[in-house]
Amino acid sequence: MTIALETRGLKCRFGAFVVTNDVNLQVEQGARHALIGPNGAGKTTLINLLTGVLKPTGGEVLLGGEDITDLPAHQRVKKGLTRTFQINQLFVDYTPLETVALAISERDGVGGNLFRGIASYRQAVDEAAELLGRFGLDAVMGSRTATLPYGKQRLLEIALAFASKPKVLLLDEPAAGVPEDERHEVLRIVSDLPGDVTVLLIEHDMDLVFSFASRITVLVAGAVFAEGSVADISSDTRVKAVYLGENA
Ligand SMILES: Nc1ncnc2c1ncn2[C@@H]1O[C@H](COP(=O)(O)OP(=O)(O)OP(=O)(O)O)[C@@H](O)[C@H]1O
Repeated sequence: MTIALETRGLKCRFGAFVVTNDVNLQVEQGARHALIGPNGAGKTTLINLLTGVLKPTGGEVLLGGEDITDLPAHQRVKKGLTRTFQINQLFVDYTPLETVALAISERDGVGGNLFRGIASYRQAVDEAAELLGRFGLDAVMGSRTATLPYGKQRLLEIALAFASKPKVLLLDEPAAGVPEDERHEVLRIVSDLPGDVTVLLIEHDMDLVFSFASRITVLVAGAVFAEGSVADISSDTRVKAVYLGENA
């Protein structure tokens, strides 16, 4: 089994408040791994530690076996660790095709030279069109992003993250705010990404998690509370109690 992303004894404290408590996480290469837990469990903090937005108080983060704990966020992206955000960060006046083609040009570093730039931009447009097809956005790739249904906007954000050719994709509630009838489509498209791309998903909606994940880690009060397959976690009475407690 190859581990794509790992934490060893990861800790994060804000003053005296321990938000990440000795977390040992292993995400297998190609996994569809979900990170769940009640409000305030420390899921977003963990993602921030993985991406380099926050510095841990202790422990290590490894990407493909390489220690990246001290690397800044942009260098982690270059090494193949990419995230999407809970908050919509799209340029709404651009079309999806323009948005993704620009991201591809930027990735390939062809913005500077005009003549090289024109030929490369055409290539980038072709690649963008193909990529948008994979995300079910072919029919709307020429429309202003602002006019797209919200579910399609979220898919565009994931397509943008995917344009950076990630090895590991971190998705922070990609279906948040998406109407019920579009939520499953978002996760199905993510699930169908190539098998060599590893996906770590934070999600509140249990139905979505259970239909998406091959592996689930439950975080409670900053620590790993349970980990296992969908069958393990969905039948775990301790996990049920944590969620019932939250909803009570
Ligand atoms: N910069 C900070 N300073 C102090 N406390 C913080 C900071 N960031 C987060 N916290 C606290 O750490 C805890 C974990 O927050 P975090 O956002 O990681 O949880 P979460 O599991 O993502 O929650 P949610 O599901 O509600 O988004 C919360 O109690 C939060 O108030």
